[in-house]
Formats: sequence, C-alpha cells, structure tokens
Amino acid sequence: MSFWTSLFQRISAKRPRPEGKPALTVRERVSALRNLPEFLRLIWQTSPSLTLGNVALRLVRAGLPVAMLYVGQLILDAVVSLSRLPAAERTLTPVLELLALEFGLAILSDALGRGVALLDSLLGDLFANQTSVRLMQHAAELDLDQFEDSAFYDKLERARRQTLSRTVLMAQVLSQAQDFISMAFLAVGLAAFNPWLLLLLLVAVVPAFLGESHFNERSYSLVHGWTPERRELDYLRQTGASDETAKEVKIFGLSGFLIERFRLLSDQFYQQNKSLVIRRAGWGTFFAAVGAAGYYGAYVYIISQAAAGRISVGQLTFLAGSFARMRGLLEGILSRFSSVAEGALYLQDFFDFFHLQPRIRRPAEGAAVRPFPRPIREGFTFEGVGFKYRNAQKWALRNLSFQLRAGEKLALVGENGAGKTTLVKLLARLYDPTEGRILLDGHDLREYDPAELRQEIGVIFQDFVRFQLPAGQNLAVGRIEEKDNRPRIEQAAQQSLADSVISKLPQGYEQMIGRRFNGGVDLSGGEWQKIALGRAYMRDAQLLILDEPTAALDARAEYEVFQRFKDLTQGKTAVLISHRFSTVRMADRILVIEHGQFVEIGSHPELLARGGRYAELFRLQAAGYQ
Ligand SMILES: Nc1ncnc2c1ncn2[C@@H]1O[C@H](COP(=O)(O)OP(=O)(O)OP(=O)(O)O)[C@@H](O)[C@H]1O
Repeated sequence: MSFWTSLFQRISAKRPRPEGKPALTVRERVSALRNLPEFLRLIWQTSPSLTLGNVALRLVRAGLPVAMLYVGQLILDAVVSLSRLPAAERTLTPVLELLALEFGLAILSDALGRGVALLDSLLGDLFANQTSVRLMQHAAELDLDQFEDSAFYDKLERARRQTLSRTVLMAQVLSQAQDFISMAFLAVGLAAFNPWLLLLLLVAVVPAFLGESHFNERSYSLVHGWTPERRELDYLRQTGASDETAKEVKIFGLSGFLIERFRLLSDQFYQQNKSLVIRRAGWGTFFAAVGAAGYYGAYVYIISQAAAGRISVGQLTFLAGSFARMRGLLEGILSRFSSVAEGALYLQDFFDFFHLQPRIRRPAEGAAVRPFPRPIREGFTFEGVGFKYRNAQKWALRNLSFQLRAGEKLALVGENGAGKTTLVKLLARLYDPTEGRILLDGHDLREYDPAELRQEIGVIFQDFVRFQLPAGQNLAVGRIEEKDNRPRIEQAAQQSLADSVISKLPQGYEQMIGRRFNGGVDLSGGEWQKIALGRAYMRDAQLLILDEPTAALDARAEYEVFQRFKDLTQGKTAVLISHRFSTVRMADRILVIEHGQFVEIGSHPELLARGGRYAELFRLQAAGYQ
C-alpha cells in the first residue's frame, strides 16, 4: 500500500458520513468537469464584450510576474556591477531606468488586477441575474405535479442556492487559465536553470492538492446530502417568523416546538460540518509545511549555486523569486482545480434542473395543433377518467364519465376529498388523466395547445393566491396584459362586488394589499374573496370555474354574487364547486361525486325527485336551517 493511499485512508477513517448518502466517486467528480464548456458558453452569452475584455486583461496580466522578476534580476546585477566600478565611472542612470520600468510594471499590474476584478464583478452580477431569470422561466414551464415532488424541490433548491457560487466559479475558471499562462512563462526560466527544480515544486504542492480535493468532495457530499434538511430549516425559519403564520404560531404556542426542531437539525449539521472543517484545517497545516520544506530545499540549492559563483546575485533572486511565485501559483491552480471540480458538481444540479422537461406541453413539432374552438360547440366529455396523484396510493378520481355541455352551468357536489378540485385541475390541464380521456368538442384535450386552453379557462381556486400587490393589480392578475386598463379593472370589481371593498381603502385601486410591504392594508377573508372573484371577470374565458368562490362571503353577498354570476356568464360554460346548496341549486345541472366516483347528475328538481345522494345531502343541510 502506497504512502498516499494509507494517508488518505487515515484521513477518511473518522469522517462522519451522512446516513445513506454515499460519497461521490472520483469518476463522478471528473465527469462533472464536462459541465464547464456549457458553463463557459453561458458566460459568453451573458456578455461577449465583458468576457472578451476580461480575457484580454488577464492575458496581459499573466505575463507580468515573469517580466517583473526579470527586471528585478537586471536591477540587482546592474547594482552589483556598478559597485565594482571605480567611483568616478559610476552612474545611476541605467539602474534608475530599470527601476522606472519596474515601477511602471507594478502600476500596470495593479491597474490590470483592478480591471479584472471590476469585469469579474460586472459579469458575475449579470450572469447571476440572467440565470435567476432563466430559473424562473424554466420553473414556470414545468408541470404542477413536478412541484409536488420533493426530489424536484431539492433540485430546484440546489440550483437556486448556488447562484453566488456560480459567479465565484466563473472568476475561478478564468483565473485558472491566467495562472496557467503565468506558470508557463516562469517554468521556462526555471527549467532553463535546472529542470529538477520543477519536479521539486510538484512534490511540494501535489499533496496539498490531493488533500484539498478530498475535503472538497466531503464537503459537497455533506451539503448535497443535507439538502432536504436545509430546506426544512428554511421552512422552520420562515414558519417561525412570518406574517402569514404569526397568528397561529402565537395562538397554538408553537414557537418552542419550531425552535426545538430547528435547533436539533441545525446542531446536527453544525457538528458534522465542524468535524470536517477541523480535520481540513489540521491537514491543511501539515500540507502547507510540506510545501514550505520543498521551497526551502530549492532555496538552499540556488544559494549554494550562487555561493559557488555559478550564477549571479540577480539570477539568484530571479530563480528564488520564480520558485516562490510558481509555488504560489501552482498551489492556487491545484486548490482552485478542486474547487472548480466542486463547482462543476454543483453545476450538475443546475443543468439537471434545466433538463427537467414538462410533460404537458404543446403537441410535438409536426403534429397538428388543434385550434381552440371559438365558440365551444359541444362541450367537454369525460370518458372513463381516472387520476392518481404522484406518489399517492389511492385514486383521486376513477371511472368518471359525464358531459359538461357548452353553455351550461354545472355544479359539483361531494364531501371533502371527493375529488372536485382534482376534476377541475384536469379540465385546466394542470394534470393529465392517468387513465381515460377528456374530450373538447370531440377531440382529446391533449391535441390542443395547453397555453391556449388556459387562456380560454378562468379558474378561481379555493386557495387562491393573496398577492402582495396594489388592489388594482390584484384584480388584474386575472388578465395581466390589462393591468393598465383601469376601466376594465373597475368593471370587474363592480361585477364581483370588490368595488365596495376597494372604495373603502385609503388609496383605492393603488392601495397596497397585504402586510408584507410598507403601507400595506390587510383584508378580511370575504373581502379577499371578492377581489379574487374579480379576477374571473377580468378574463375573457369561455369556461369559468369557481371552486368554492363564496365560502367566506356573508349570506347577502353570496346571494348577490350568484344573481350577477348567472347574467355575467350568459352563453359561457361554468363549473361551480360549493358546499352550500343555496348556491348549488342555481346551476343547470349538478354532478355528485363520492370517493372520486360518479354518483349522479341532473337538475336540482330532478335529483330531489330521484331521492338519491343529492336529495339526502340537501335535506341534511336544509334541516340545519329549520
Ligand atoms: N397534490 C396532491 N397530492 C396528493 N394527493 C392529493 C393532492 N391534492 C389532493 N389530493 C387527494 O386527492 C383527493 C381529492 O382531493 P380534492 O382536492 O380533489 O377534493 P375536493 O373534493 O376538492 O375536497 P374539498 O371539498 O375538501 O375541497 C383527496 O383524497 C386528497 O387527499
């Protein structure tokens, strides 16, 4: 067993491995480097001019160390030969000229260094902004069920978290190239004097590199393995202190529970990371000592050559300086190499995220995309539709067949968890059925462009989003292109009764809603619901879906909303989900589902006359009012 193998086995012996999270193999690390060309292409695309400028400055700067050392050698040799001349013949002019040259090089080096740092930071900021935008764009294209998958969330999280280190990686890759060129210049000088010095240099530096890369790999494995827990930590931090949760956290006295869990997890991570950084520091010191020993060995050799008169004093400083400089550069290159490899591993997460593809998308190129019917002629037909959520054991819907006729108002009735919201999500193609199919005017929904379909559908979900935006924009999210069309927004507000809410706000339509931002005003549940309903009226949709749109409204508001709803949706198809039979009975037909299965369909009088499940539920609720 070689010395290094046994050394690394010892380093590895006590390391804590996160449960079930295997370390990455060397092959995985090396293969992660394949991500670099793509990464460099992205940097180039960010700004070709900044990238070019950066590379040009770095190229010039790469030549400076050897030039400065060489001028230093000339200065010393000139001074020594000057000191040997008779006093009358001594003139400082050549030395001063050389000094002026070195001064100029020093100024140039500093200016180039600052220029490079400036371009790095500008390019890094631009790159970070553009990748954040790309992340948001790509996330917006993905399917809803991908968001419900925790492995997906971990990927997204890692891709997001690494924004900063990607900009560091960019600077590192560029510095790497620059230092390689500097090294090549210096190596020529050193090798001309004695090639063995180059070998000594490698012996001094390579162990440190191996140690560095080993610990980088451990650190990546630890952080990678801890992604779900770190996500949980973020969640706990957010839940423990946010305006949305403060009310319940206080009432239920949850802060102790949340803090305890946070403390436990963060402590575990701290302990594992601590032992890693301590071992890293210890081994780092050892390898630095090996490096220093190599340097002093070379120094002794060079001095002995100077003492024997084989080289001049100027050459001595040039060689000693070159050796020290090369050691620094090589150490930099090697340790950066391992962090570049580590960065490339994180890039893998980043690219993995971008390789995720939505399944619900426009029909493939070449396949005919069916234009959305305007107006819808027959309606939607469910044919033996079944749906199972990702990772769920049971079916949310099964064997569901019925027709939603064009222009009809259909109410969905069923107990909690019966599958009503799921049905609506299938209509909007947030998911595709697991079995069976949904037809629109006789053709499978999958033949239409999902973006066009969603334009023609307006859905207000029971858990609608309370956007922290001004009142007008909060309504306009129903049709964001119209966010500046005040008359249209006001009309939608009147239709949904939100106008009475907005007129009471100090700044009317400009009033920021929600407490997150300065000057924001919060609304009651029913007031929020009126705003959300307004979004439905902002849309020019042919199919309107309201999922418990009035649950938080008072009795008078609910009555009014539905009186208007019938008029306002004249000629349009609508689906209503409600647990209130006073609302449900206004629908043309009512579909009753239970445990995801079809039970019955018909108008209110028909279903009452039939005396089935609907009649039973209706009487149950009516009895409560007597
Ligand atoms: N994202 C999801 N992932 C896994 N299961 C889900 C998801 N959403 C809903 N379910 C399950 O699917 C079933 C149907 O849920 P759905 O939300 O469609 O019911 P619902 O009839 O709208 O209920 P409610 O009246 O309470 O709103 C339930 O058993 C529910 O637990």
